[in-house]
Amino acid sequence: MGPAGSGKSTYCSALQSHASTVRRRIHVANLDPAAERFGYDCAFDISELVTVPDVMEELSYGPNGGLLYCMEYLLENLAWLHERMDEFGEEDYVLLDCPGQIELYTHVPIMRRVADALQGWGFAVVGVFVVDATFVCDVPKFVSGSLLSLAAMVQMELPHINVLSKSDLVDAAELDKILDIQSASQISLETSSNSKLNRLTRSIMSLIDDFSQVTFLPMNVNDEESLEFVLAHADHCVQWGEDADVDTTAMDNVGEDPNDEGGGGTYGDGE
Ligand SMILES: Nc1nc2c(ncn2[C@@H]2O[C@H](COP(=O)(O)OP(=O)(O)OP(=O)(O)O)[C@@H](O)[C@H]2O)c(=O)[nH]1
Ligand SMILES: [Mg+2]
Repeated sequence: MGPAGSGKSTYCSALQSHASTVRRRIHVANLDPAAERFGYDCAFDISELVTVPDVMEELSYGPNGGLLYCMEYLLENLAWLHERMDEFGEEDYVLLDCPGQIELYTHVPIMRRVADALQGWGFAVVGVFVVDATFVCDVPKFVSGSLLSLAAMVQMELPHINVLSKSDLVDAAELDKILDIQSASQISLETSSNSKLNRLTRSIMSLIDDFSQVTFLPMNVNDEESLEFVLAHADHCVQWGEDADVDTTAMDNVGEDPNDEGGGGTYGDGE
């Protein structure tokens, strides 16, 4: 989830290719009816059901109304989604690349109902909210990014993580500074001479604090360690891998067959 252009699809493709480097498989499916090209291997695509250009042409809607219509159409046809999701196995890990219209997560209950349906079908779901790091690199912007994320958190009622995309485009020291002030008590050190604005900012940050931890995980798509860090947080939220059977064959067979690479847990090497 996340605002338009924040890097949701890039997150999906980066995690899919990162997973393949650690011998793990991540499926990605597209739920954005406006998307036409994907940088990932797409397991299924909402365009099988409905697309924004078709709705715009047939119903004379604009792009935003068209997208809302498509998502409402998806809600009316959840059986399609259920059928497509049912094709995955019990251990499969799936990313759903969602549209970039922020209202879908914060104002209208459309994505909430999609998430509820997924949970009802037995899927463990984590909401990954992607925010562009270049939009949160000063205090007022950080507060507004936090509020956006908080609104999605409250509306979606899912285990939730916030990912700061495009971290490679901002100064690392600046980003660290922003990530370090995720506490209302430190805000006063960071704000300007406008005392009224300072008080407002502090109050909003206290509110965010009270809702407990709107924290952001910086993600650099070019850095495997950073991708692993984000993936580990998402895994933790869905408790992925916790029920995995640990294959101890390799340990049992130590010294018996030097060519046997043995097995690993579901995580693959080094985990
Ligand atoms: N440098 C850099 N560019 C990024 C990163 N993530 C996304 N971009 C660029 O930002 C633009 C938008 O990225 P997308 O992944 O399409 O964003 P999106 O959230 O899926 O966009 P919509 O689906 O249209 O809402 C593209 O040009 C990406 O190449 C990143 O981590 N670093
Ligand atoms: Mg996208």
